[in-house]
Amino acid sequence: MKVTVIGSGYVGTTTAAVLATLGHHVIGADVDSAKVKKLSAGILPFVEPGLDEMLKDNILRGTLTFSDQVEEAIQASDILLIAVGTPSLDNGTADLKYLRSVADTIAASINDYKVIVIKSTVPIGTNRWLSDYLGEKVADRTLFDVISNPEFLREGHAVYDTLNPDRTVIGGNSQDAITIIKKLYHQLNSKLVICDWETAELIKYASNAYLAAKISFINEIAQIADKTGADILQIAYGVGLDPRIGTEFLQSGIGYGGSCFPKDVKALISTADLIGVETHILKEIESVNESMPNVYLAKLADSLDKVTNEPWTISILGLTFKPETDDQRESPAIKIVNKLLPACKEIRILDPTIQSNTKTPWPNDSKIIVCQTIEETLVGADAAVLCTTWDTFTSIDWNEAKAYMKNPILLDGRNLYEPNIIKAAGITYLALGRGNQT
Ligand SMILES: NC(=O)c1ccc[n+]([C@@H]2O[C@H](COP(=O)([O-])OP(=O)(O)OC[C@H]3O[C@@H](n4cnc5c(N)ncnc54)[C@H](O)[C@@H]3O)[C@@H](O)[C@H]2O)c1
Ligand SMILES: O=c1ccn([C@@H]2O[C@H](COP(=O)(O)OP(=O)(O)O[C@H]3O[C@H](CO)[C@@H](O)[C@H](O)[C@H]3O)[C@@H](O)[C@H]2O)c(=O)[nH]1
Repeated sequence: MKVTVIGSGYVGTTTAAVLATLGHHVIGADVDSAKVKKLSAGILPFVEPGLDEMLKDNILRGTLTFSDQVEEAIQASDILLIAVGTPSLDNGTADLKYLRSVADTIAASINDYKVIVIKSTVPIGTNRWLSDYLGEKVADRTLFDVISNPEFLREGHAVYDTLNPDRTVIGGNSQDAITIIKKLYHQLNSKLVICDWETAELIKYASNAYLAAKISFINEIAQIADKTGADILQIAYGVGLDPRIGTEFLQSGIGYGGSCFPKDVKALISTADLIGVETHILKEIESVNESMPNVYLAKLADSLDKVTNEPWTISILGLTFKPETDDQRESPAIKIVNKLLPACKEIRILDPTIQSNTKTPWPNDSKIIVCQTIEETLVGADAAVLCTTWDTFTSIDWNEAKAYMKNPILLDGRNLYEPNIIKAAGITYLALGRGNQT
């Protein structure tokens, strides 16, 4: 089938490469010409394991091309998958300006029948809006159908998730268009949920909100564990063994980040506000998450106040919102650095995806030192803060690493380390809810 994927970000590029691998003829269309140039040369402009090989293979086979001529790319295909960003506006609602712009481009260029699929995460009512909007703009209403097909991939596992989806949600009001999209994905063998637009849209938001709820829930329990000497890792394991609960998404820590959970929980709250539904749980998911950096930093400040009166030097291990991605959007590590900056002389950052200050949110701040080795990162540190569970941090020999630090204090924001091992190395181990070990 001929498919144009509009928007070549994390979702669009992964979807385009996977569909090409499945044998479809795919064009990745994006308004960002520099990005298109890189992608056309087989260079991935972001980090996503396994995707670069898949990209190169399909470009060489001739099944995948990229273009910044979005109108031409629209005309060349029968199926248009929209995967542009839907970031948060200041009031928490989703900003649909990129989607509106795509709608105008489609209206201006549509030449024959297209199934127009919204893959981006969009507020309830958006697919209906797109259908109505194009209905007004396109002279022949029979030239298109709109389908909601939300995406559930995780960054860092995007290729695997796209090839092995738990479910494929297809929402729409045209049986013919639904059949076409079922055919597009038929090799994936995933469970199908065929529904209307609004149901598909809400399945996506409810999924993300539920996962975020699990994280905020366990983070609240971790605070209770902390004050009572209980061990949150054993609690999460013990609770999760109930198959009705499940062990996943019960890792406590400095909170969730990324381009999805924070914005999607906010957008769902906004939608509910708009339609007069009072949300209690959704608001608390957010407020617990917002509070987590402070909960951890209070522990750090207590410990540092005992050893120094000087401005601090802090080592930050990991800046991305999770490992295996270069994505820093809404990363809790960034919130932690911003909160630490006023009290610090220096913040030394190590992240495998960052080579210089220009790749951080603080390109001109002389207090921010981007390092390349663990030794360089820990030099003169009053404390180290583990924010992201990159593999490379798992294997740090803290017996050796400690020698570089001024004050051997480690705040473990993700429960990566075994407290006894860190303490045996002569380091003060700080974490939340690690029982009587901290
Ligand atoms: N990142 C994820 O893990 C993930 C997972 C599931 C769903 N989603 C959702 O998918 C959508 C895309 O997310 P992303 O992380 O891939 O975004 P992204 O910011 O990485 O990429 C969006 C791309 O769209 C392009 N674009 C903007 N306007 C355009 C236009 N008018 N025409 C063509 N291209 C245009 C941008 O240049 C950019 O390359 C969002 O709604 C997001 O919530 C993301
Ligand atoms: O037990 C856990 C699990 C995750 N996290 C944090 O939660 C955030 C999000 O993690 P994850 O869900 O793995 O990453 P995303 O790539 O943002 O994927 C989520 O958001 C996507 C965009 O909507 C969805 O498609 C995915 O299904 C959904 O998992 C990260 O900061 C993690 O550190 C925790 O703190 N504890």
